[in-house]
Formats: sequence, C-alpha cells, structure tokens
Amino acid sequence: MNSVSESFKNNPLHFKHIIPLDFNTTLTLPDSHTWPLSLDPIGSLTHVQHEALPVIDLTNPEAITLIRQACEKWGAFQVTNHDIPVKLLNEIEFQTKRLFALPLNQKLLAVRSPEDCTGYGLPRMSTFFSKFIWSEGFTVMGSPVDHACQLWPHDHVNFCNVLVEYQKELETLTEKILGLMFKSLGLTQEDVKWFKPNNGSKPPQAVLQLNSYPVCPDPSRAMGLAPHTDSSLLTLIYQNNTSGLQVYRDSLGWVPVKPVTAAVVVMVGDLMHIACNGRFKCALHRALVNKTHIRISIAHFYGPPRDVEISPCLKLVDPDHPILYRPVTWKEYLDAKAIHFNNALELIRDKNNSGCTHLL
Ligand SMILES: C=C1C[C@]23C[C@@]1(O)CC[C@H]2[C@@]12CCC[C@@](C)(C(=O)O1)[C@H]2[C@@H]3C(=O)O
Ligand SMILES: O=C(O)CCC(=O)C(=O)O
Ligand SMILES: [Fe+2]
Repeated sequence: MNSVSESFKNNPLHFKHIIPLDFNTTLTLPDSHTWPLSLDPIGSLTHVQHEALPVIDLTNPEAITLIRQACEKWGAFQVTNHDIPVKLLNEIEFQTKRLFALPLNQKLLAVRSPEDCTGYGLPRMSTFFSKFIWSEGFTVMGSPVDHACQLWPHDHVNFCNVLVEYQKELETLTEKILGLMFKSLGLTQEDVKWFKPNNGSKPPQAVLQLNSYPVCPDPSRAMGLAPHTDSSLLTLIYQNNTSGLQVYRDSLGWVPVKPVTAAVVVMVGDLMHIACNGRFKCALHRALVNKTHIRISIAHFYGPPRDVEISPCLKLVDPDHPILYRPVTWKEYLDAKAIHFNNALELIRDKNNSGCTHLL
C-alpha cells in the first residue's frame, strides 16, 4: 500500500467531514459555513497588495537564481514556458468543471469513503474546524477509473484519459523544478538520490486534487480553503482565470496570486522545507471565494517514495544552520498532519538541537 492510502486508512474521517453542502441550492450563507475571524489564525480576511508573487520563465537563463530567491523569500512562485501543452491545461479545466457541474446526488455516487484517498468530497482539513469551508474536491491517487465510472457509467473515458495524461506531465514538470531547486542550493544528484532512486525500488508518489469554489452569496464571511501548508515535497497548482489563491508573507500579510494565463503555481511543501533544512520556506496559503465566478484549481502533490526518510541534507547543515528537523517518511508526516494539521512541522523539530551541529 502507498503512503497516502495507508495514512488515510489510519486516520478515517466522519462522513460529515466528507460530504459537501449542495451549493447549487444554497442561496444564503448558512451559519455552518460562516467563517469567524477567530478561525483565521493570522489576521482578518482582508489583504494587502504591496508585492507580487514572482512569475519565472523557465527558459530564462537566470531561472535557477530566480527560483532560489523565490523559494527563500516566498516558498512559492509561478512558472511560464513549462512545456505543459496549453491544450492539456484547457482539457483538465474543462473536465474539472464538467465534474463539479453535476448535481450533488450524482457526485455523491463517487464519494470518498472515510478510509480512502480517491473520490469526491471535502478536503481532509475540514475536520479541524468548527465551521465548513466553501469548496468541494475530487482527490485521485493512482487511477481515476473506478470513481469516474460511478459518475459517468458510459462516458468516463475522456475524463480518465485527460487526468492520466495530466498526472504524467505534472510528474515530469515537478521533477524538473525539484532538480532546479536542488541545483540552486549547490546539491548534486548524489546528495538527493533518495528523491528518485535509480535502483528499481519504489517510485515517487503523487496525488491529484481537483478543487471547485462555487459562487458564494456572502464571500467576505466565507472561506474557500483555510490557511495551510502542503505536506508534499512540491505542489503544482493550475488555476482558472479567477483570483482567490493567496500566499502569506510575514511582513506583507496575505498576497493574492494573480492568475496568469497558462502559468502554473509552485508551492514548496513541508517535506522540501525539511529536506533543505529550512532554507526554503513552505508557503502558507489559502483560497477565498467570490460572488460571481466559480473558481477551479487542480493541485498536484508530489512526495517521496514509500519508506524513504526525508531528513535535512547534511550539506545544508553547518554552525550557522544547525539541523532543524529529524528524519520522517511521507506516511509518518501525513499521519502527524492528520492529527496536528498546521502544527505537524513543529513536531518534527529536532528536539536534541540546541543550536549545535551534533550530526556532523
Ligand atoms: C497528499 C495529500 C496532501 C493533502 C492530503 C492528501 O492526502 C490529499 C489532499 C491534500 C490536501 C488538499 C487541501 C489542503 C490539505 C492540507 C488537505 O486537507 O488536503 C492537503 C493535504 C496536505 O498537504 O497535507
Ligand atoms: O485552490 C487553490 O488554488 C489552492 C489549492 C490548494 O492549496 C490545495 O489543494 O492544497
Ligand atoms: Fe494547498
């Protein structure tokens, strides 16, 4: 069994944290979905707009330097000229809209079961809040065929082909960007051979999450996706032409991620932050909703192979940068996240570290 499925089995959810509201028939914001400011851990729902998230052209000869700067400062950036065909981006957007446009009773035919990763429902984070978020999702680990057949018994082939093609392309792009990130830190393939072992052992693992944020009758009092960091090494997000995604910067507050046609948003995940001993930030992000436009996003979470322990690369540990985290597998980390949510990273802190480089 892969890490994600095992973690879902270990941490089953209640159906009340899986089954979304029928957004099509809800004309006023119910109390159950009214997001109090006290649930927003860092500031109110308003945002400031001083600086923009960097947009990096991957064909720019300076791309490696720009990526390093963006990861150190933001833990996120957007990429253009990434080689994902625009046709495929349009197709995944079309299929995502097609899925979420189905009536709720039909989407529920493909509902995620409490112990499984794949299927329709609310994101796992819903269990941590007393109020519900204004969004719905479809999570896919491996093949989407079984669940797609439930949705469209006679018409699932296009959906599945597009998803499988998208998973393949996104895996290639993620590995390319991870390679550039490691290189930007002076790490060689030997230093990071855990990330793609060449010895026939287990492959990296990935999860695809289709998100939909329906139009909302009272967007200033609702939350699309609560502030979080991703557990992955790297998450790549494709968003439609509707704003809502925001990244938090200590000195700036919430900064909107402006939709750029055909660009892909890159989020440094918690495991990458651990692997580079905190040199790269993991981006705290959230998604807001609006009154007029459905927003959709497609997030691709990429993690290490099963059983691989992620630990700070020793080349990035020195007297000025003492070791910050203990080794952890993706499965252990997802288990910690399923219980402690945004505090999981703190639990992986190297307790022995009192500022000395004891492992050197
Ligand atoms: C691989 C995964 C990361 C994720 C949990 C999951 O198993 C699939 C969904 C992912 C997601 C998307 C929304 C935010 C998030 C915190 C959540 O609740 O579900 C992330 C999870 C994560 O990164 O930990
Ligand atoms: O909708 C978005 O742009 C963000 C999605 C996201 O953060 C996630 O699925 O983890
Ligand atoms: Fe996320």
